[in-house]
Amino acid sequence: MTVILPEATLVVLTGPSGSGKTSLLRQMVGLIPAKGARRFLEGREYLPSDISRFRAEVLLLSCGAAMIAGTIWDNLTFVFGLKNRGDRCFDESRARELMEYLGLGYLRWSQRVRDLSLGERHRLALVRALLWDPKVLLADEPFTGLDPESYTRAFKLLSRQARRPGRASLCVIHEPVPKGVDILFRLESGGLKRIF
Ligand SMILES: Nc1ncnc2c1ncn2[C@@H]1O[C@H](COP(=O)(O)OP(=O)(O)OP(=O)(O)O)[C@@H](O)[C@H]1O
Repeated sequence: MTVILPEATLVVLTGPSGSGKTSLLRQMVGLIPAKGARRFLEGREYLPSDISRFRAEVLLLSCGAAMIAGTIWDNLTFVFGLKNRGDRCFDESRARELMEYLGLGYLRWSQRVRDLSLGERHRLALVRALLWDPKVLLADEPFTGLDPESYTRAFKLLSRQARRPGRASLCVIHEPVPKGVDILFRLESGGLKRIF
């Protein structure tokens, strides 16, 4: 199976529960083995020995919004301190702006993430991913637990990010798929099928 994400494109992957959407995303970033898998970004091949650099540019936003123990501040900033992550810097005013836009303006940096609701955690994880600004954002059901207003806003942010030059996004969403998607794939027992 070959998955190609064209630049400045929002690609959505849908399919029945258990069809393998999450597994596919995890294989793409090498979190689960995929025999013979080859990974290319902007024409360059990333070998398994260089997987951490690949993951810095092809970021997986996991379903369930994986967070580290600690505060909101810890969760937003820790990735910027990791090795092999390029020269990105944490932008606090942009973080505040995104939090406000996603309806999280009432939260304080010092609040513990363990006290947040699932919907708040999902929005926080999206803020973190957007601050990181990866070349490719793989988002696994990023809107789970969001109310309609938050869903619309989160989808708008994700679409905007995906369509920037030099960027792209592959987003797993359960049907119905919202309007404004560039490419839609469906994964089912017969394999990966392009719907449009
Ligand atoms: N760690 C694992 N070990 C064993 N089997 C797994 C593991 N993770 C997933 N599976 C199995 O692989 C299949 C595909 O799971 P996957 O989570 O990729 O599906 P999905 O399409 O993302 O489902 P959903 O829409 O319910 O999230 C399922 O049958 C699942 O039980």
